[in-house]
Amino acid sequence: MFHRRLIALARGLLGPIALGVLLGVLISATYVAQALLLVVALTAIGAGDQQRAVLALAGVVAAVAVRAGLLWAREVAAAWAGGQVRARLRDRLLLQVADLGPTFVAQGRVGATRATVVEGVDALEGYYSRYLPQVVVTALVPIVLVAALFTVQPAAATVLAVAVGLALVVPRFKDATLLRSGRERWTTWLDINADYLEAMQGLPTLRSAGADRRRRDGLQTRSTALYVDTMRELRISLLENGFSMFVQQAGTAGAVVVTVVAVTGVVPAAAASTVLLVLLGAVECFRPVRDLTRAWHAGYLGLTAVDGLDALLSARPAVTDTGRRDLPSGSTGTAPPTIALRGVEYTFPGADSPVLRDVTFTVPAGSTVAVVGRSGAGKSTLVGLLTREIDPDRGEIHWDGIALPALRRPALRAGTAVVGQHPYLFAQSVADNLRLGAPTASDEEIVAAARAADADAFVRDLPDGYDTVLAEGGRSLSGGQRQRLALARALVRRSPLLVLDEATSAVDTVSEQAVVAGLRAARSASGDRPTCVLVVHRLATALTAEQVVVLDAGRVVQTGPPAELAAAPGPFADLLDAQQGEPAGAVLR
Ligand SMILES: Nc1ncnc2c1ncn2[C@@H]1O[C@H](COP(=O)(O)OP(=O)(O)OP(=O)(O)O)[C@@H](O)[C@H]1O
Repeated sequence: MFHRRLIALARGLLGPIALGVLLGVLISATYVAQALLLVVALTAIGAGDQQRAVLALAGVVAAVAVRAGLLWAREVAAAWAGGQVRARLRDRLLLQVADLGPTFVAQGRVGATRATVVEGVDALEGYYSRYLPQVVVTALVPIVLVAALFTVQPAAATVLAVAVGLALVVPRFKDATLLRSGRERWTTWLDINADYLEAMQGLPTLRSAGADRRRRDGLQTRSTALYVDTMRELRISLLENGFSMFVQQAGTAGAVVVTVVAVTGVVPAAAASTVLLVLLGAVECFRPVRDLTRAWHAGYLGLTAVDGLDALLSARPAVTDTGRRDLPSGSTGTAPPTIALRGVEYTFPGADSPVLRDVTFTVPAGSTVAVVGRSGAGKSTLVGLLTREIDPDRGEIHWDGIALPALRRPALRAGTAVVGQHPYLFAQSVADNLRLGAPTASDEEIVAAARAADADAFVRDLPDGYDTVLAEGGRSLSGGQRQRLALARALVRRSPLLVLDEATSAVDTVSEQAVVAGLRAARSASGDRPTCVLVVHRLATALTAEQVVVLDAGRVVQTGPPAELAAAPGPFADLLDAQQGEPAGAVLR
């Protein structure tokens, strides 16, 4: 029951595993010492040597006492080792998920990733804290005992060796089948997990579509099928356990019988102590085998969970951080950059054609450029490229003349504040949410940012103002309020580059004007106006930018000052005409 990924991960966990082995061996040693001392005591009683018998029995008591301490220590050590395993693996997985980024998370199923990180790691804990140490103990102790018994009673030792071998090896024939179906079952279980989470998140939609009962019945059917399948596997595993137990009993009886036959004619006292020694030795030989049978399930669970962990750990991020340079500094901090795109082309993995082609435009330092275009034109993809969630297949994007891949990714992230259409707010106070990217921001800075994002007034109307704890995801707020808080959160960071992707789509037009005014007044940490890229649907917002870039089917079809573009026939004017009926269109003309 080994897997290359589990062995590779074990390298970082050698300490906890070695401690488990050490304690397991010491516990076995106390059992063996107890058995030997019992033989000595009983032989002494038979010979009428009371003093020797008392001493040996005192030794038995001591062995029991020491073992009690060791068993306690093993439980504590297993719990500690389990904690270490969980903490280290989860750290590693969470770092990996963070490295893979939102593109990876969006491609997979959130519920399955969650189950891998939580239950998958729990399953692995038993593998390292109980199963692996017990495998080593079982490989050591019976060999040593059989070898020792061989010097006393070779025939009995041979019977024991065969029985231990059978008890360990025969059940393994079914292991491969059990593991294969166990791993398939784990994958099904991950799917069901993802379906449950999706059903919970989409409950309002399921209800409104009248599909909630159907979805529930589907989940119930799949869960029941999984349960029935698990029970069938359990029966096979119990049969194996039964066989192992039978071999152990038969082995013990066989060893005793051959010993009795072998000592026929020997002085009765010596014969009795030999039989006793073999009997107790056999019990101790099989004890680690029994313990391994008990720990087997922990190991089995770990192995069934390994595929999900392996897939997560083997996944490669869409971009790798090869950058070595920091952002260029201004006089008092990172200055707003000039962002230049040159011949950028991007095709999504598996797609037939590029979603962006030959995209070239410049956003001068401290200016605002609005990117507009019909739905599906490639605007959000452009945001992914600017923030380096993905890299272009052709062309380059420069930050003050430095290609983005040459910049350290943490530096790029620190210098870029991004707000999307569906921002996430955490179940913390409003103030804590606003401080997310700038933990040291003062109360005044928080309030100023909220004012700039037209959020201050509604925040003050909340029950505890800025101390109001929000519902998970910010669900206690309206969509527009969530967006305004997300904007405020971005402004608090005072980043030199601000990228807003439909960040005010749910905000009403009056509030949007206030937000736009707030954005104009925003300052980066260097005291300058930040460079700003706005992806907007509502063209009234585009009018406030210094420059507009019109995207159509992944190509830049027009660029220039919005007033000029609006006045002449062309793609921007066409988009305006299309929005004529909407309030924003009315504001424009
Ligand atoms: N992860 C993805 N994998 C494959 N294709 C994708 C992916 N994301 C987006 N696309 C495709 O790329 C094209 C551009 O999508 P994008 O989200 O950039 O458009 P957009 O201009 O932002 O649209 P909207 O205004 O509706 O948000 C669309 O045709 C979309 O189907």
